[in-house]
Parts: sequence; C-alpha cells; structure tokens
Amino acid sequence: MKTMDQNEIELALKDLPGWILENRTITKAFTFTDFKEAFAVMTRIAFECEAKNHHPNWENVYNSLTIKLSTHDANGITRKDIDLALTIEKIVR
Ligand SMILES: C[C@H](O)[C@H](O)[C@H]1CNC2=NC(N)=NC(=O)C2=N1
Repeated sequence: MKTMDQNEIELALKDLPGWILENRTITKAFTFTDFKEAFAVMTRIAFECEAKNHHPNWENVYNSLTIKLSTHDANGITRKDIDLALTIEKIVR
C-alpha cells in the first residue's frame, strides 16, 4: 500500500483528536481508570486488529496506553493506519 505524505497525514489527523505525527508513526497516549480498564480496551482493539490484519506498536503501564501506528511493510503511514486509529477512537469513546 502507498504511503501518505505529510500533507495527507495532517489532513487525516483533523478527524483524530489527540493523534500526532511522530517518528514516522501516528501516536496517541491514553489514560484509563486502572489496569483492568486499560486491558479491557486493549482486548477490544486486539480483536479489531486481527480482523484487519493490521497491528499497533503499543506500551501499557498500569492505566496508561501509548499506541503508535505505522505500516511496517510500507515503511511509513498508510490509509490502514488512519482507519485503525478511527476504529480505536470508536472503541475508546
Ligand atoms: C504477514 C502480515 O500480513 C504482516 O506482517 C502484517 C501484519 N500486521 C501489520 N501491522 C502493521 N502495523 N504493519 C504491517 O505492515 C503489518 N503487516
């Protein structure tokens, strides 16, 4: 899949509050009430990722979750990352 250029990414990020372009990934940090809530959200995200065959790089520390999305095969950001971020927002909201 074709990578997006900086203008295309910034335009797409207008629909993704809190997501920023950082080190060739789109990234957002989430905070939940506790570990149980964070992990419940991660489980729901994981099922969507399997369905899409597109997976996040993420780090969870107790109630915090930092998600970084990029398309490894394409070595950049593609529409798949934007679509997954939009899905994650629906799950978290
Ligand atoms: C073999 C398999 O299709 C690939 O490794 C998939 C799986 N999940 C993936 N996830 C992400 N974020 N980028 C990829 O390039 C990717 N590739």
